Amino acid sequence: MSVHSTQKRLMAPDIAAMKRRQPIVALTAYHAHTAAIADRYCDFLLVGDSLGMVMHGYETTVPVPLDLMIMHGRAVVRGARRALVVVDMPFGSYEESPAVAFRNCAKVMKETDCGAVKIEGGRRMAETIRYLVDRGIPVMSHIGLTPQSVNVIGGFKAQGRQREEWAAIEEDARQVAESGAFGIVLEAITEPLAARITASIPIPTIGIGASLACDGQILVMEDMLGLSPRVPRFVKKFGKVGEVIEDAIRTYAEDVRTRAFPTPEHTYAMQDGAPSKERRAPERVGANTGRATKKSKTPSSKA
Ligand SMILES: Nc1nc(=O)c2c([nH]1)NC[C@@H]1CN(c3ccc(C(=O)N[C@@H](CCC(=O)O)C(=O)O)cc3)CN21
Ligand SMILES: CC(C)C(=O)C(=O)O
Ligand SMILES: [Mg+2]
Repeated sequence: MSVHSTQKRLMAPDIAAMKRRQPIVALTAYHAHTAAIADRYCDFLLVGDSLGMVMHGYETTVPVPLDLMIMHGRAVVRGARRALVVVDMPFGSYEESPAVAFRNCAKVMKETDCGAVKIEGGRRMAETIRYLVDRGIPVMSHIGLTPQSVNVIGGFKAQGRQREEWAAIEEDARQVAESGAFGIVLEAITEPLAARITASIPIPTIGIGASLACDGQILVMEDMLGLSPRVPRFVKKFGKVGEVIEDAIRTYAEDVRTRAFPTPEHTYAMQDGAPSKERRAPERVGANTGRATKKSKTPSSKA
């Protein structure tokens, strides 16, 4: 443990060791301030490539560039101090060969200081996972619905809803675990399949739309906050952040239009304390300290 902090940052093996001991709590995070809040409650934070859709308005995760993952990855690592930060490798940055994957994953780890990366794909990525782990890169796997393959699948569709599909997905899980992945995201699969996989592999399963049978859960933060306008069916909204934001912005707009904002409290005074002749509200003159006030508890006047 560092002499400078009382709490050590979790590492990939700490997450792996939580299997069957305690449920693993995870959320996506894309920026520093939300990462700092989620850090107090989550075991790991995923800088998901879903940020391309949520933050940048892309229709899928396919166009997300590596540099964007690095920018947001840095922000989340700066914001979080206890949680493991896992960065999603974007489409096109790791599939070509183990060597290309290593080069790009190493770049992400060096430039963000994250603790692990995540790559989509089961059996087809087994060799790459082994190659990365052998060279010092902790890898989280992601199987079931793999959104980077949306153009092959034909939509964001749940997987394993037919019994015949199970064997292939179970084999994906077995091989990525065998290859040294420290955890595995199961996305949009049915409960019996998630239960079979969770019981049969030694690494934790993190479900998103994959039932209670998993060792942990993850959601896209904006979805569970109630900020995303449209969400997948597996999302539970734990907040109404969209409404909170809209209320604040509506009130701000009203206050600007009615000239209720800014008040002297939100305005710089002259250093000599000389009162301004023009717009000073009479009841605030006596309260002038000659300094700008940093912060107000009331965000706006009541309409
Ligand atoms: N904001 C957000 N949240 C997510 O969970 C998320 C993203 N974005 N972007 C990347 C992927 C896409 N995800 C999704 C999106 C939709 C469904 C979904 O519920 N699909 C429906 C109908 C799909 C269809 O048939 O076209 C389903 O019943 O499976 C699942 C996962 C999950 N990921
Ligand atoms: C939803 C999680 C698992 C993800 O891959 C993402 O946010 O990109
Ligand atoms: Mg992703």
